[in-house]
This record gives sequence, C-alpha cells and structure tokens, in this order.
Amino acid sequence: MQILSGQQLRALDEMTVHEEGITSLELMERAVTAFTGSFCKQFRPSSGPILIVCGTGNNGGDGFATARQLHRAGYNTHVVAAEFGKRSPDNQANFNAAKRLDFPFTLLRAGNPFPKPAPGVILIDALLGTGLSRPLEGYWAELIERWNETEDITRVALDVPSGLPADGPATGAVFMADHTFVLGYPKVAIFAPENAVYVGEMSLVKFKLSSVRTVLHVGPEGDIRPNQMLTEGYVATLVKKRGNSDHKGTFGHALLVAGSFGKMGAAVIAARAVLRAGAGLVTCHVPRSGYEIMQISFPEAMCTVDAHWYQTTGVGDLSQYATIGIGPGLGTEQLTAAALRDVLTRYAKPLVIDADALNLIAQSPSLFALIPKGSILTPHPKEFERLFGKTADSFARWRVQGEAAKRNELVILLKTNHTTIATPTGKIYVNTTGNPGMGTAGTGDALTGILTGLLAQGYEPATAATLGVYLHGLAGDLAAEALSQEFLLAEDVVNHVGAAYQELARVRN
Ligand SMILES: NC(=O)C1=CN([C@@H]2O[C@H](COP(=O)(O)OP(=O)(O)OC[C@H]3O[C@@H](n4cnc5c(N)ncnc54)[C@H](O)[C@@H]3O)[C@@H](O)[C@H]2O)[C@@H](O)CC1
Ligand SMILES: Nc1ncnc2c1ncn2[C@@H]1O[C@H](COP(=O)(O)OP(=O)(O)O)[C@@H](O)[C@H]1O
Ligand SMILES: [K+]
Repeated sequence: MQILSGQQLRALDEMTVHEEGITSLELMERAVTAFTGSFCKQFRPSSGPILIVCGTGNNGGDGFATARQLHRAGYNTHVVAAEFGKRSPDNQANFNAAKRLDFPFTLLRAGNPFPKPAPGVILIDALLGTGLSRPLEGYWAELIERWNETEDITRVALDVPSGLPADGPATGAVFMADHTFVLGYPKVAIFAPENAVYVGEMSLVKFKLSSVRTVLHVGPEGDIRPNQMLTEGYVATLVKKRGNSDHKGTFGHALLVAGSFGKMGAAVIAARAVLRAGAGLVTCHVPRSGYEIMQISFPEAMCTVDAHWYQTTGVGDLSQYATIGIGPGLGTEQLTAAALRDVLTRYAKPLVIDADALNLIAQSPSLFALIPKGSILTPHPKEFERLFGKTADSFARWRVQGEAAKRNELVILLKTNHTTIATPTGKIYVNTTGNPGMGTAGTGDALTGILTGLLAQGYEPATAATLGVYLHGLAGDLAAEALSQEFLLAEDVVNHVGAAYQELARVRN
C-alpha cells in the first residue's frame, strides 16, 4: 500500500471531491464514519467516558463529527473545543452541528485552566492533524505534555498524534497516543522508530478515495523515504506455488558461511532458517571446532570444514551454490576478512550479507565495491551506522539507505521495529510485522537464513527481501501469540515460519 505525503493526501482529498462530485464536508463525514466504525469495535460505551479535544482545522472538524456520531451511538461524550485560530469551513460546520447536541461542550482558550481528564477517560486527540505547520508551543504544548503525563487514561490519536509532522522529524511537543487511528493512507512519520512512543498501536482506517495513482506526481519532489507499506494481501501474492514434480534440486542449494568459536549458535539458527524457508539443501561452511556442533544440532545441514580451528579463513568451490548467506557469528578477524574478500571476488550472483560480514566491509570499504549486484544487506542501526556513517534521525537514514541501494544496485535493509527495505529501483518498503519479543539473541540470524533460503529458491532479490522480512516478523508474531513475547527465542521464530506460510496461503485463497 502506498505511503502518502501530506501534500499527496491533500491532493487526494481534492481529487476525490472533484471526481465524485461530493462536498469536502461529505468526505469528512465518510472518513469519520469509517473511523468511528473502527473505534467502536475496540472501545465500547462501557469502556469509559469519551473526551474529544478538537482543534480549528479539519482534524478538529473530524473530532466534532466523531463526537456527534459517538454521542448518537450511546457513548458518554464530552467535547473540548480549542480556540487557537480561525476555523476551517468544514470545522465550523461540524462545530455548529455538535454544539446543537446535548452533551458537555467546553471552549478552551490559551491561558484557561488546563482541563483534567478523570481516571478511566478515553481521550481522543483531534487537535491537529496533517496540517501541522510549525511545532506546538506555549499553552498548547503544555496541555499536550500534561496529558502525556496523566495516568489512568487511554490516549487515542485521530489520524496522527497532534504535533507529529506527517513527513519529517518531530521537534516540539507531541501527543503520546496508546492507539493511533490513521485515516485513509499511512503517513511516513508513523514508521520512524523514534516516533513509536507517540503512535502506540496503529490501525489504518480505510474509506473510499480516488485512486492514489492520480496524486503520485505530487511532491515533495526528490524526496527519498519509504513509499510502500507491506500488507498481508500483497505479500501473500509473492509466494511461489510449488509444482508436484519439483524436488530438492529445484528449490536450490544454499551455502551458509557463518559461525566462529563461541558463536556457533548463530550458524545453527541461520542454517535451520534456510531450510525452514523452503530451500532444498544447505551446506554450512564452519571452522573445525564448529563441525560437530552443526552436525549434531542440525543433521539436515551438510558441512564443509575450514582449515582453521576457530574461524573461517577460506571457502572452497562456490560454483554449485544457488546463493550464499554470509556473516552471522563470523567474527571480524583479519583472516576472515580475507576469506570474505575471496568469496565476494569469486561469486557473481546475489547473496545475503549480514552481521560480521557487514562489520568487515565497514572496516575495509574496498570490499563494498566487490558485492555482487542484487545482493541483500541486512544491517541493524548500529551496523548501518558503521557502513554508512552517522545520521540525525530516521528520515536522514532512509535517504542514505535509498540512495545507497539505487547507486550500488543492492537491496539494503534497515532492521528496526518497522524494518525498511530499499531496492535498486528506488522503492522503499516498510514492514508491518514483528514485535518487541523479537528483541532477543539470534532473530537477525534467523532472518539471514530465511532470506538465503528464498534466494536459493529463485526469488528475485527485492521479492526475497520483502517476503522474507514480512514472513520473519509474522512468524515472530505467531510465536509471541503462542508463547508470549518474554519467552520467545530465535528458534521459536524459525519454528513458526510454517504457520506464517500457512497464514499467507489462507489470505491468498
Ligand atoms: N483523506 C483524509 O484522510 C481526510 C482527512 N481529513 C482530516 O484533515 C486533517 C488535515 O486538516 P487540515 O489541513 O485542516 O490540518 P489540521 O487540522 O492539522 O489543522 C491545521 C490548522 O492548524 C494550524 N496550525 C498548524 N500548526 C499549528 C501549530 N503548531 N499551532 C497552532 N496552530 C497550528 C494551521 O494554521 C491550520 O489552521 C487530517 O489530519 C484529517 O484529520 C478529513 O477531514 C477529510 C478526509
Ligand atoms: N520491537 C520490534 N518489533 C519488530 N521487530 C523487531 C523488534 N525488535 C527486533 N526486531 C527484529 O528482530 C531482528 C533482530 O535482528 P538483529 O538485531 O540482527 O539481532 P541478532 O544480531 O541478535 O540476530 C530484526 O529483524 C528486527 O527487525
Ligand atoms: K490528531
């Protein structure tokens, strides 16, 4: 699904009004009806009294219309109408309509005593939406800060948390929502890891709008940032069907170069993931000390053994492998750097490069130029920084990520709670699966194995990366559902890849 900028969203509203011959007020009512439909599924009239704080723009207009609809649906509703500017016409119309109804309605001007929500209140923030033009300041910033500190209330943001710019870093006060109901299309700021604290749990509220294709030419121009949100429906279409006569030769033979003394677990986790993702065969190249560990832990894997007892110093013939995954637990010794250089020099097909292989490349930048086109790099933010330098925030990081992927014809991941996947064509996907339970040792190794397993099966690199990242997060979600986030181990993620495939098959059929 397309991620739209504030400018594109405004253009889409105008296009919808124009194409359908409706008024912008009717469009607002449509958006709010979709929102209250979604809201009422999660919060019942018995969930608590509703306090809706409305600003003077269209976000506030949505707020007044929400109050009217929730009041009619039997919710105990109270409106606070903030007065900090001139009301937009649709805001004024919904303000007037809400005022005529018999629920508590308070006008709030800068300097008034701060309204204090009672314990148990569900506070709906409709102060500011995508029209934010400067940071929140003074009285209104303080109001937001106070509400952020109020305990025993549930904070719900309508469209975006007030104070959060749709397209750039937040600089002033921002409402900290427990739950954000995003209207129409996702805005990029909600995916920045530093904004997770403001967005909380996200729901996308869908309603009828014109085709996004009509506004893709709208700015900001030259902006490099995530432009596609991965959805289950889309990812499900990426999974290849298996032919009845296919066999382990068809599904590819992957080489995994991973593990060193004390870090053989990374190699075992990744090797399992290669086969669980569906590859036909996996051979693991391991140091001598890792041979028995691998054979006993994972008998399905074959092994080639390095001359060195503790680390990888040289990998043999590469010609038989459909792809290579290199890096998990590899260590960063000089002898291993030489082995990596040798692999990158001799192997021309796309491979998966992770962890210590990325650290080795960061230490010897001349290795970067040797990476075969189409390869998938999987840094987490620290590894990303070592490779590409320091960046101020996610927006700067996304730009560097997108530019590097395009310039070098690589697929570059940035692994976070919303992993982004930059492709050589300039698309940047953002992932929507995964959970904090996956912040546990070895889940990155599992991802490397999954990606290697998909490349081995002949998936194009960008497809392997988008499907692999989504599948990995979905497996983590299903594992957390079954076991709890706290209990989760990397092997649980690998063990739920099957259930994740089944879920994708269900969505597709
Ligand atoms: N397609 C959609 O998604 C739809 C979205 N609508 C709503 O429209 C909203 C956007 O409406 P607007 O463009 O009117 O924007 P806002 O409702 O965010 O408000 C903008 C107003 O606030 C003022 N303002 C901006 N920053 C301020 C600050 N820091 N302090 C004080 N005042 C500030 C502006 O000067 C302007 O008057 C969306 O967030 C959404 O809620 C719906 O009404 C219609 C359909
Ligand atoms: N809060 C979270 N939400 C979603 N995914 C997460 C979260 N925390 C971690 N992950 C995922 O878990 C993986 C961790 O990878 P990495 O940091 O390389 O771990 P390791 O080095 O231990 O294998 C990444 O794919 C990351 O996206
Ligand atoms: K809001």
